Amino acid sequence: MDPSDQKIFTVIDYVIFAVLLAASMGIGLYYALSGGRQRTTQEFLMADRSMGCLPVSLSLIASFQSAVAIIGVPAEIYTHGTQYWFIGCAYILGLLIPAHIFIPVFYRLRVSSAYQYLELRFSKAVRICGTLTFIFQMVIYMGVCVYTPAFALNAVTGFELWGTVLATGLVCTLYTTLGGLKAVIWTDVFQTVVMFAGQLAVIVVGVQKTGGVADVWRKVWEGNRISGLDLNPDPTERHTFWTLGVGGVFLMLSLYGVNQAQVQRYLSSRTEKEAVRSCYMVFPSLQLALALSCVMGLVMFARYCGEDHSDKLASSSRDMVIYFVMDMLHGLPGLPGLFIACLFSAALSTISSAFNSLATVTMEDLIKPQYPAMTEARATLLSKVLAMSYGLLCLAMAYLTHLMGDSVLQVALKIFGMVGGPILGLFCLGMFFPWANSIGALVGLCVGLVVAFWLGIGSILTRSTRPLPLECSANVTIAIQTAISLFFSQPSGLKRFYSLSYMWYSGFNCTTVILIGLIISFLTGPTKEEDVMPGTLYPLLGKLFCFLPEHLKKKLCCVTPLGQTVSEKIDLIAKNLATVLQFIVNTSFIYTYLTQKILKLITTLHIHFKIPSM
Ligand SMILES: CC(C)(CO)[C@@H](O)C(=O)NCCC(=O)O
Ligand code: NA
Repeated sequence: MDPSDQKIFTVIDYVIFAVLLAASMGIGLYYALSGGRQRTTQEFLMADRSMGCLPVSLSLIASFQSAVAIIGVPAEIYTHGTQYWFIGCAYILGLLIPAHIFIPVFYRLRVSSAYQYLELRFSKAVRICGTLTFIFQMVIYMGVCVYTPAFALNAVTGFELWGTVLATGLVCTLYTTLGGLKAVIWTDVFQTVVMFAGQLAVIVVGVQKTGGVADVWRKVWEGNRISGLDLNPDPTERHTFWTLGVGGVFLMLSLYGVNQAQVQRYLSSRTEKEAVRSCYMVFPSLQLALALSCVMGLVMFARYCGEDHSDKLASSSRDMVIYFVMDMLHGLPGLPGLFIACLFSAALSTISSAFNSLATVTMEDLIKPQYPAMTEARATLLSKVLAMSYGLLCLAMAYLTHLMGDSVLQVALKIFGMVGGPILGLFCLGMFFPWANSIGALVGLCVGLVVAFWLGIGSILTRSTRPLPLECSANVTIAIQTAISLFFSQPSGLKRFYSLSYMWYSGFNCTTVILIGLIISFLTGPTKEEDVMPGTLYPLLGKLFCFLPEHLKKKLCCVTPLGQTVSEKIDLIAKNLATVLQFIVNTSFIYTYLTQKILKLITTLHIHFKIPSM
């Protein structure tokens, strides 16, 4: 039964993988040759600001759902039970807040990049620091995204490692460079569907091979894999309701509220309403994505509970997921290929968003302000060159991820919370606190990043006992390592600080930036509300303290609304309520329908396969 003993991949599997790459290329070519043929930066970077809500919402999911999540979530559920599933609670506020606070502010300012906001609100220096921080974060993230699936697949099945990395990296670079944001969004739509199909195939076949839904349920129940709500308030507990449901909101805000990849999609929408609607539509699909990966982990547990697989090729729980998938799907021609297509769809859709958003911020925030007289044709050409360069840089980053070894994957994911949190803090400081000035923002961001890295590196060094796998110049490495460990091996107080759950990173780092930013702003002379550019503030404090008397409210907090009259506001609230209701009805309908279909399919398959084998 060991999938490594036999040929898992048939010609048809390779064909399916090739079709995925070819179809993505085709979409890129189509948008290179149709419409305005990508001759303006408005089209190349902003999709002509003409997108509808359906493609935008699917693209929003695809941006931050990479193979890291497709492999990582089932592994997490397999080893630690379903507690992680409660992150679904964070999706509610994590999407409502972007829809009703961040989208209106960005959309009405008609910015092209989220960082343009920082210059309007603070100063050019804050904008550049924000941009550089974002570039740092995304460049590391894209290397991990392209390397992870190739590495895991190679470890278990021997699927060519560097060939896959090169093929995905180059194909993605090509269609992103040729077709611009329109191609990125429409390939995301296609790739999201493939992603769901691949996971569904594993679940359906897995349930069938494990003995049916009832059997799976009995095994995971007896194996204690169904976790109840853990209300332990300890912030060092990795996954509890608080870390996932509250800390997760900050993670979601840093991804769906202020990350350029997502902000760019909101801004590419036809209207503001369409952008808000697409954000709402992320909710059911993201829940579905989470449910699929969690159920996959449960089926995997039902399959292997009690069995010892440490002798097999699967050395880590991540490899175990791939092992499980191949164990389920081999002998069913086409399905292993579908799962590989699923993994690489997840990776492609994430790195294409990274290339395009990186090209946008580099162009809009770093180059255009220096050369305001640049012609449109030249700016577009330069944007394409930038998208391509980031694509090639991604390959280099994949190689760097490889050099640093397996444990660095975890490090890279932590950097996500370590860098995303301070950026979120910077935007919150600007939008919600009228007194914040640009010195406060700069110092806040720097202190926030330093504390974030101190915490992140401290936690990695105090937790992992394995030395860093660097072979060259061993003496120097050991000396540096000893010095670092001496610096970080402090008594229990700091140890406790280092063991803060990684789910709190975004929230903690965001709060540091806001607090330091406010303290410095008050020390250096707070900004007066009337000096702040109109439209850059959101009256959060005014709304939170709505019970205070009017004059106190005016004095304490910004209460200027985003240029709306009362009747317009009531109108908007009513419309939003209608949209919410509509989506709740639609979603429950779709869920019921899908559940029925899936159960029916499973039952049919079950009868179909079970009878002959008895
Ligand atoms: C965005 C969430 C938290 C949504 O569940 C998840 O997809 C995630 O942690 N994504 C980041 C890791 C990745 O998939 O690349
Ligand atoms: Na993705």
